[in-house]
Amino acid sequence: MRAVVTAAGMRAAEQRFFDANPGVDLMGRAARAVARVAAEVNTAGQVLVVAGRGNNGGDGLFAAAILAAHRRVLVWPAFGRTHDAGQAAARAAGCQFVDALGALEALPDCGLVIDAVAGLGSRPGLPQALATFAAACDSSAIDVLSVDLPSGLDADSGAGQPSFRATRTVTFAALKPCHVAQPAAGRCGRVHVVDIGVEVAATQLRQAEEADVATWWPTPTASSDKYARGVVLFDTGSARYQGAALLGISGALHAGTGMVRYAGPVHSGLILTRYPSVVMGDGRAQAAVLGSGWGEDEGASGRVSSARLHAPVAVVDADALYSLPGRIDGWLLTPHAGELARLLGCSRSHVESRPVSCAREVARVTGATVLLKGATQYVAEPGGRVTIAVPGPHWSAQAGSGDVLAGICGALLAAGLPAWQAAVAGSSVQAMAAARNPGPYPPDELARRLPEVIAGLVAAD
Ligand SMILES: NC(=O)C1=CN([C@@H]2O[C@H](COP(=O)(O)OP(=O)(O)OC[C@H]3O[C@@H](n4cnc5c(N)ncnc54)[C@H](O)[C@@H]3O)[C@@H](O)[C@H]2O)[C@@H](O)CC1
Ligand SMILES: [K+]
Repeated sequence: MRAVVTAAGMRAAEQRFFDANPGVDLMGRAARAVARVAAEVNTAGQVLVVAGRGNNGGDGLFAAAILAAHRRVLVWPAFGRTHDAGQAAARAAGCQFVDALGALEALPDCGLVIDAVAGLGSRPGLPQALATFAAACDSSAIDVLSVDLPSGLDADSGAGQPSFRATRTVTFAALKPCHVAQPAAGRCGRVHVVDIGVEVAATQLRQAEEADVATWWPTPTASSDKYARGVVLFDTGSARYQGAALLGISGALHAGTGMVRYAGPVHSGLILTRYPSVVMGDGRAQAAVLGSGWGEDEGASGRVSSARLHAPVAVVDADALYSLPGRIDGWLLTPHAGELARLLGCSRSHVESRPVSCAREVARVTGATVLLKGATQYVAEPGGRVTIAVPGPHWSAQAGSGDVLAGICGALLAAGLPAWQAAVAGSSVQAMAAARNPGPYPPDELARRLPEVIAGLVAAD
């Protein structure tokens, strides 16, 4: 699990560090890390460092001084004035200083650009000369190494256009929200988190890693039977959306559930032709999956009440989200941004600009865990902790992915995982299946690839 720290949290951690270790040269540590990664990306070519006025510029200038010992380094102080000590070090090391025009002209001869315009202090967007330069970097496909974060992005919200697009980012102590939340995360390239000795406090925002999913994944033992592995009761699908039932069941079976019961309206012939192990009708289960493919079903609250008679917890998806029966501790809600907006009575764009706080709010009010689906998948617990799932490629943004995901989460909930782990592991494993099978595979096909991914995960654990 990797901590994700806000700009304010990082500044507070830095202050604690300086209070305890006065006089330690943190900027020197940061600069050495930048120079080390720069040498990994490009071993010998000419480097161009774009330096801003603040400490981010300072990191870039000291890194420039280190790199200048072995190669030609150009420095563009983008605002004329820059970090004084850093500038002196870069000059003493023989860096050549250029202006905006000189930087653009030198670009074709460079092997690497270091973006040290702004980091924690970055405001959204770039002034014209920098925007032109960042666009030139994009179109020439040159490697860009951003110090702390791509300048022009806001560290916390990830907002910001235009901004640099990095192939690598070197950040310090911990990830910041812009490194993990799409679309900003897509502008960071590969992110290196470097230990510079600053300890961050425990955070309420984290990002899960594959190793976490491997640790949590429920694997059968010699004493496991179908009931111990978990029984999932599905009431999904409708006459109009029959496929939703098949997709959810596919997710649960390929995630390794012990047994599936199906109590929805889709004809048994259709279900059993595809999945002959399904037991038709209701009965006792450890978890239910509700709502996928219901459409605007008049009987939604009746269907939710009926499932409660058979299963202590449920995954609530799609239209069932609007028929929640009061507080539902231990349950899992799986809305996308539009559905969460309807639950909160706000606009979709409001949710998209504040995904963490919106997901937290619904979790707090309902007592359930909320998996907010989208390009970044947030899992908010009623106590306020938010975990971001392992990210995946964008191929899986298609109809039916959510139905499969509800089924995977149902299997994990039935196996006894707490709702937040079921949500993080379920959405992560689906992303991992998409990452290991790049291309436009439909959601049912990706569901069939889950067993390989899970086998690899548990073997590696
Ligand atoms: N906080 C920490 O623990 C550490 C911070 N360090 C560095 O210090 C940085 C923070 O330094 P500062 O607080 O001085 O802030 P920054 O240097 O990140 O940004 C402030 C400066 O950038 C300008 N600026 C902001 N947004 C801009 C934009 N979009 N386009 C152009 N210019 C923009 C501002 O006018 C200001 O001059 C970190 O990002 C990191 O690189 C490191 O040296 C070591 C440790
Ligand atoms: K930067």
